[in-house]
Amino acid sequence: MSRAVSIPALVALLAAIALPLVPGVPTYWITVASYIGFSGIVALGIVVLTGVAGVVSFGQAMFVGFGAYTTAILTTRYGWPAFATLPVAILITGTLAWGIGAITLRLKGHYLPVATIAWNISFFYLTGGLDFFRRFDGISGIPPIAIGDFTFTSGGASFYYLTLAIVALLVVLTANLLDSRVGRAIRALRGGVLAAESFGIDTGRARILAFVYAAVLASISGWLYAHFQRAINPSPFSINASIDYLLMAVAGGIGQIGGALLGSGIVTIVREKLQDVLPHLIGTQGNFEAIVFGFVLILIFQFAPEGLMPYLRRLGGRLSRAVSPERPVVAAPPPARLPPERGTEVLGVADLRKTFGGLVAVDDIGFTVRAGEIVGLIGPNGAGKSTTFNLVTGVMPASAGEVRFLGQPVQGWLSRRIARLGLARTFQHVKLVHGMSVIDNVVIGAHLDGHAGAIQGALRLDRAEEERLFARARAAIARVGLSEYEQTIATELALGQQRLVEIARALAADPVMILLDEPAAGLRHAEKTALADLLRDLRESGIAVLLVEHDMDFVMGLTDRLVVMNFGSELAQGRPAEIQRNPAVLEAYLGSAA
Ligand SMILES: Nc1ncnc2c1ncn2[C@@H]1O[C@H](COP(=O)(O)OP(=O)(O)OP(=O)(O)O)[C@@H](O)[C@H]1O
Repeated sequence: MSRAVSIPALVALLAAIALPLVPGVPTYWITVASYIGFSGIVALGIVVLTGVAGVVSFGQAMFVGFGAYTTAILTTRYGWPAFATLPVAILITGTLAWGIGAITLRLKGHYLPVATIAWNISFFYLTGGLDFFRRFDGISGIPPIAIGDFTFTSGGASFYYLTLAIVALLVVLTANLLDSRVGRAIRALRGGVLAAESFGIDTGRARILAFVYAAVLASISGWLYAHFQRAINPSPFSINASIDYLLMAVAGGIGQIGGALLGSGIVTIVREKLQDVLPHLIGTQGNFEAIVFGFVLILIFQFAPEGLMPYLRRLGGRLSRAVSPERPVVAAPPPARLPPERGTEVLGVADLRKTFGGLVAVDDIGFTVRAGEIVGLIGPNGAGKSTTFNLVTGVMPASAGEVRFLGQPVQGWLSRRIARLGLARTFQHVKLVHGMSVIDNVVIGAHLDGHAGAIQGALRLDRAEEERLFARARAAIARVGLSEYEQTIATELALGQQRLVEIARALAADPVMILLDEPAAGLRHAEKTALADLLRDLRESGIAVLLVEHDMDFVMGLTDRLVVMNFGSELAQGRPAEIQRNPAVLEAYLGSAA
């Protein structure tokens, strides 16, 4: 997420500030601009929730309703001043969203969006059916927002400027949040739960945080809306409105802050125009714009899945790639943890077993890896190497047996808990976060070295910690020889370099041990030599390395010991030279490969 202010954004901001000052500007324009602000706030939340965290919600209008009904009830029934109800609306929405998220976000695939639709429909009929909410008649007589004697009049410049100030504040807070440790945890979700969890990120929590943040933004929009309209009923908080909000975010560019505001502007203005024009064209009244919007949504998905923002950017001539801001280069901090003494057992596996139904994928395997040692796990396809990796890293539970890390039994632990002890890994199929720079990807590895939460991140109180984490990431990138690519989008690099980025990400965790899943796959000869040198260097520094690899030349020249698997069982263990002479291995595996 870029933090540099682009020229089009600056022009848009100045135009927004100047709008009410233009002589003779119709009040209608200012009203429409205020509406763009209200919906832009909701769309901003959708950028974080859907664009960044990848959670599709068709229920954001419900959270707008939470904010609107909270202030409507507190001001009309209990005489609260408008400003006093805002923190309450945020608190109520945040708490309810946390509860709703905790239940709903467990759902996978299309069940999750469907559940958000169900929540929204329930809210619509709840508010429309209960006297407490004044049913479909709604609540009227909502007072205007006022400070002392000054009143922010609906449709006037003062209310518009208040909205603009809130939008600007939320844009800054959102940009800060996304550029923080918590923001990276949310963005890491796009690289896959497996990768994020293996660096200590609680992905469930990151998803809920994104959900709550988007809900709170929607609630603030609802609060503004209620005091603008001065009367509310369930209609503006229906599922139709939720779809409109999603359309806004998608139309603008779902992954970008500017896209939320652009989309909100376009959809709001087009809807206003269509509501005027369509009844004349069709000859009868009705919500025909919903049909047109449905078509538009399909067209956008088909032809501009990234929304209109990228086109505008090209027009504006800036064009920032989605890279992280330049940060002051500070010296790398001392390691978060020191490796244990050379020769100490780091990983101990005993009688490890995994069955899938009737298939014994790992059959009572046992081996150790010591500090300052490179051990290779080899075997033909389907031998059970990846499954062993998954058992050791906590990706799946073992059926039986023991895994010790630094002497501590860790079987049954979640990956993120094992990661805390200093176990880092790479993946057979590279798992980097799309659209993120090399350094932003690598700094995810240092997640556990930081502590800053969402509020510290949004308020930018995390700078010292961020500098430390980035220094760690930068040192790791230098170690794998990719310093010149720090700002390049990681997934645009060649595969060999992407594998090195994964190793850098693992190194940023200051690990005691690294597990590498087929690190040489897809690498050219020179790249393999460089990789082998790097791994020897890691061994020298006392790190324990376990690697699964099919490239026998690479393995034989590099490893200290080999564990050979076949059909889930251990076939042999020993030094590479011994393994190369082992008749059982030659027959089962190397015989055909050598
Ligand atoms: N999640 C799973 N569910 C069911 N069976 C599985 C699962 N994962 C692996 N297996 C089976 O377990 C066996 C071992 O597979 P595994 O992927 O661990 O082998 P491998 O040695 O890593 O192979 P490759 O070198 O091809 O990656 C295979 O027969 C595979 O089909």
